[in-house]
Amino acid sequence: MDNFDPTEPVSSHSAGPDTHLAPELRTPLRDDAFALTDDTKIDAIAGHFREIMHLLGLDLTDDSLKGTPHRVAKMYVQEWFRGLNPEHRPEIRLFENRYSYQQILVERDITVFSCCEHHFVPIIGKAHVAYLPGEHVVGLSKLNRVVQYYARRPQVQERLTRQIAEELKNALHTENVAVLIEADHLCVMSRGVNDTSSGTLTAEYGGAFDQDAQLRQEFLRLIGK
Ligand SMILES: Nc1nc2c(ncn2[C@@H]2O[C@H](COP(=O)(O)OP(=O)(O)OP(=O)(O)O)[C@@H](O)[C@H]2O)c(=O)[nH]1
Ligand SMILES: [Zn+2]
Repeated sequence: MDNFDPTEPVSSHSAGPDTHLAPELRTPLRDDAFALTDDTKIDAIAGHFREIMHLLGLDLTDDSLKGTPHRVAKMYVQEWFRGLNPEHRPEIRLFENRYSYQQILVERDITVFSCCEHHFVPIIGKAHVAYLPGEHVVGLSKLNRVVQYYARRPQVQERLTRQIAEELKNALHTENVAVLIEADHLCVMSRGVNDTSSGTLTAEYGGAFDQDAQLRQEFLRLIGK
């Protein structure tokens, strides 16, 4: 990359949602996904959710229920699915690695709160991410922010894992990135098979983490696996 300045933040939403990711890693979104304002979306979603509650037989004049359609719509747009909006993509600024730290850096136990795209119920867990610093290092909180941005969407855990890894590889200009997610899926726990003891682990190992079994072992040891 000729004009690459590693201290400049990665531009957040110049090219539309997820176009910075390989096509198979993009969350499936309509081209006009951002034609409506958030307020318009909240009003429309509230109207549809009111209809769902009505069809379930609930009395929407009840004091406790009447605000629920708006509360749910606001929660979807502003909280649960805020990662669908590329305006919320975190800017990642790198710093010079002045201390020549060359060993593995692990950010472990990052809270994952996501939503199963098949049933629209929560996925709750932890992400562990690691990289090998080169000439630059990243602010620690940006690792958490990248996880949160991709988690706050309708998801499957495999794609979430790969989206986080790809974003970090691009931002850090290295293939030497590892991401491991352990999560509980409410769709498995609270319905269907109703299994409250199983959990799902997914991992993506890039560069040296893929090729060097010892480094991978070190990562797993540091996250307590
Ligand atoms: N691969 C993958 N599957 C997931 C994830 N979250 C939920 N699922 C699965 O998606 C599948 C959807 O399968 P369907 O058979 O269409 O749905 P269903 O009839 O509700 O399936 P059951 O959950 O088995 O009752 C289920 O097996 C879920 O467990 C995920 O993150 N990754
Ligand atoms: Zn599900």
